[in-house]
Amino acid sequence: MTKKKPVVVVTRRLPELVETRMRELFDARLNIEDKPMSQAEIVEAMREADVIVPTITDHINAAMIAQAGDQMRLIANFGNGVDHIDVTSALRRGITVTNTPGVMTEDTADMTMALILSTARRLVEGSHVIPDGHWGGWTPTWMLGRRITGKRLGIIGMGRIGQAVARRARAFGMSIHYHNRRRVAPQIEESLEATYWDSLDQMLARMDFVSIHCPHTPGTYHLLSARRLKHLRPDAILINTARGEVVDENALVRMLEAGELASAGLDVFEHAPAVNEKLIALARASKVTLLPHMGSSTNEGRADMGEKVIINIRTFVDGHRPPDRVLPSML
Ligand SMILES: O=CC(=O)O
Repeated sequence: MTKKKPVVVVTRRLPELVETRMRELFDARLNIEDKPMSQAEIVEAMREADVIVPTITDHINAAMIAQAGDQMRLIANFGNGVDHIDVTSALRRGITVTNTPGVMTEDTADMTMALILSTARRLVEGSHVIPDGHWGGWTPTWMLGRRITGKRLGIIGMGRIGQAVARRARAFGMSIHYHNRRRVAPQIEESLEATYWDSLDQMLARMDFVSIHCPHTPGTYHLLSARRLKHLRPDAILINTARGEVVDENALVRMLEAGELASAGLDVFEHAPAVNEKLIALARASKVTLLPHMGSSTNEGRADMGEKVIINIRTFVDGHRPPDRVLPSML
């Protein structure tokens, strides 16, 4: 007798190849219209499905998890961050949670570098000059930006992505500094010629650029609080491709408006997809660069994420431990 295929509910459209494979392997309920599911619809899905595949914009809280059917054993997240899922409640109910680490590391690091370059060298502002008909030719004193080479980059969170950013930044001649919960292995520090700062406050006070690469957890919420942001030098640039909640966004806006911080390159926002009007005004005035959460947006990355989701579901359904389980120690 053939085994019944598991019912897998997918909350958003995924790359076509991933959906095709899911259709072959599972009783896949795909969201072809790509309409975001309401919380009630997600609860409904969790009552019926064996597996749900949410993405990072689907908030799954304890009350929703409490209503899941007993057959629902796996939340296979399409994405790395899991701060939108109450993982503790899921684990308590015996529901396994998996994510897709590792496959978006290089893409996110590339985007971080792009933000460093675009804020320092005024790329977005410059790219409008010719289409807007404002170019009168080269002059010695116009559109001057900041040199990257020789500058200090402070990395908050020296995991996979932080290290990938450090490798790139070193190739650009930057000196690498970092703060992390735990110091990384000496051979990693050596290969990156990275300086470890036990005190985040002290590191912030010395950096030309600061880039955030830690996850959003209860422990990192507003890690860059109003008080801490004040340690940054007025000519510093802050880059965030991690999660908006790690920074007190109102405090950041106040500092940018007051000229207490030179610029920011942001791919993530505290209340995404809502973006603070004042930040938008600063972007219009070319004081900051804002991107709509594009850090991992490559065709290759999204296909790899889909492949990871499929492997996690397959191994789980076959009775094995899926490779990308989210463990309590990661929260
Ligand atoms: O931000 C993207 C992700 O967490 O996958």
